[in-house]
Amino acid sequence: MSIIEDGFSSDRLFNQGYSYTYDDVIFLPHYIDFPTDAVLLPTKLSRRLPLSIPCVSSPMDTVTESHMAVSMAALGGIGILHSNAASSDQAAMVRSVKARRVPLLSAPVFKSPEDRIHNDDVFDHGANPYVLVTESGAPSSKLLGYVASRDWVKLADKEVKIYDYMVSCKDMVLPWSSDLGRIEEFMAEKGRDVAATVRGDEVVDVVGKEDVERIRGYPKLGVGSVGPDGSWRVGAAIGTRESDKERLEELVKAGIDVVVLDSSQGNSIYQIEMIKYIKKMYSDLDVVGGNVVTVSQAQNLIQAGVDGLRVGMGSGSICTTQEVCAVGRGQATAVYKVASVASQSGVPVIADGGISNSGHIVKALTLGASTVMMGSFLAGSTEAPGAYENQNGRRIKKYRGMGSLEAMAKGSDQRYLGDTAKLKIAQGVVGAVADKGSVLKFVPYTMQAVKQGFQDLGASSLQSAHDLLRSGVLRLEVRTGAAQVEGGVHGLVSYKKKSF
Ligand SMILES: NC(=O)C1=CN([C@@H]2O[C@H](COP(=O)(O)OP(=O)(O)OC[C@H]3O[C@@H](n4cnc5c(N)ncnc54)[C@H](O)[C@@H]3O)[C@@H](O)[C@H]2O)C=CC1
Ligand SMILES: O=c1[nH]c(=O)c2[nH+]cn([C@@H]3O[C@H](COP(=O)(O)O)[C@@H](O)[C@H]3O)c2[nH]1
Ligand SMILES: [K+]
Repeated sequence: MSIIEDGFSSDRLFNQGYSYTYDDVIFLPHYIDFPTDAVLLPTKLSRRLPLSIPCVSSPMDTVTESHMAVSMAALGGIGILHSNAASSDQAAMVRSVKARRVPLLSAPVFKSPEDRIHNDDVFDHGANPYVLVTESGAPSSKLLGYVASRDWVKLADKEVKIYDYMVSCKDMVLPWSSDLGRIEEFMAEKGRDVAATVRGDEVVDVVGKEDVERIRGYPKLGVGSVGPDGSWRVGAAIGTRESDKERLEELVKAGIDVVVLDSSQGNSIYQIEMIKYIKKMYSDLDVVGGNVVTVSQAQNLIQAGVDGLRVGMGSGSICTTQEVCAVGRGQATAVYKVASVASQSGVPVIADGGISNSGHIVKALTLGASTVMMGSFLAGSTEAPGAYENQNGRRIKKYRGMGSLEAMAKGSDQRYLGDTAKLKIAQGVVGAVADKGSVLKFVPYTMQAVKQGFQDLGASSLQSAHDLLRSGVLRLEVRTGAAQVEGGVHGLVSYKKKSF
């Protein structure tokens, strides 16, 4: 029997002179000999940083602050805190992530018994259900009790001191490192519906029964990303200016696990010098360089000593770089090419930008990435910074590019106006994304969909997918415009798309 050629090998497909993105390419199914649940997704963000799911949140000021970072770590991924803030504020975000072990949406507020609560600002209009009362009103002082928003609302006289109506807190304290299960047990033992966590002399957090129930309502959390000291792992972005060295020092003191050099074009003298500086000063800290999209860009940063590479130029949903600067690359080609060279040095690749569904994640990972970094996919979640707004009857959250005029005006300004640049040109837009609920719910469902994709490919792990691709066993094709239409929902008068 003669051998019939079917599909292309990745090598052949990506060497035709086209810049392909995720939607352009499709994998041909392979052979299934294991169940979906046998697919395992543990991976690495960078050389020394393991994760149990391949998900990373973007260092953008409408995506990753402490709530997002805690939840990403609780899911087994990681969040990269943005740097569009004073270095002290970015370091405070790191400390906040490191302090808590439960993915809460509130931030503890402290008062002294002598204080009065005149209005519900301290409860953030219901978002913060409890105020903690300590002797001095600071976290590092003796815990005396708490005030619940639901009790305060019923208070006839709001002028009385907290002392007169707070609930005393005997038996409500447990160590900061207690996980949700332990906190739940503790509440049951003590017959309480509120618990506080403490670390040394510092009161860290307050957990209510409603928090426990909310989190229990989501899919069961797997193995979270915790460091050797039991705190959540977290990363932070910095730039490549002189002032970023001081920022880094603060971030390292606050306990970051990885630093990401945040630039649209990482192959620069500034970045290479910064990588060498960090490797010399902080040899225990993993450094992710980028962004890159070509083999030679990647080689330069690998040679400089990066522990991870972030791939993507102009592929992001809010990016206008390719239009403005005429440089970049289709994301599927970029991930494949960079991963081909990075894998030879054992440097993990982060596929950054352009992810809008689980299929894109399967494609990014199979093409060689170890993780995907997402902005718009996560920006509509409860954990993203900012409040929901109403836009034509839809609940939305603001989402903006870090190179948009608005974001630059807030802080990244100095990167543009610092020394030589005189005129500001935007490379991103300001927009909005739809409410998606909690990442604690939709990320696990997305990972289940990714596992189904891997099963169809006959790959039971990321490594196995990479091996199948590179050995030429896994075949691909380019989809024509018509094939892409066919691959989507088509020909219906109307439909509702609900995946879970
Ligand atoms: N992934 C992507 O496609 C893109 C991402 N972005 C995002 O926008 C933000 C800003 O990105 P960029 O503008 O690329 O930031 P950047 O800080 O890398 O570059 C800004 C300008 O400053 C210059 N510069 C950097 N370090 C310097 C130093 N030490 N001395 C003198 N000049 C120096 C750069 O060459 C560039 O002209 C980041 O958050 C980035 O992730 C922006 C555009 C595209
Ligand atoms: O050209 C750009 N102008 C910008 O203003 C900008 N801000 C962020 N980014 C990059 O986009 C990624 C997020 O993309 P997604 O929303 O598609 O996940 C992010 O992770 C970044 O790599 C930008 N790119
Ligand atoms: K784009």
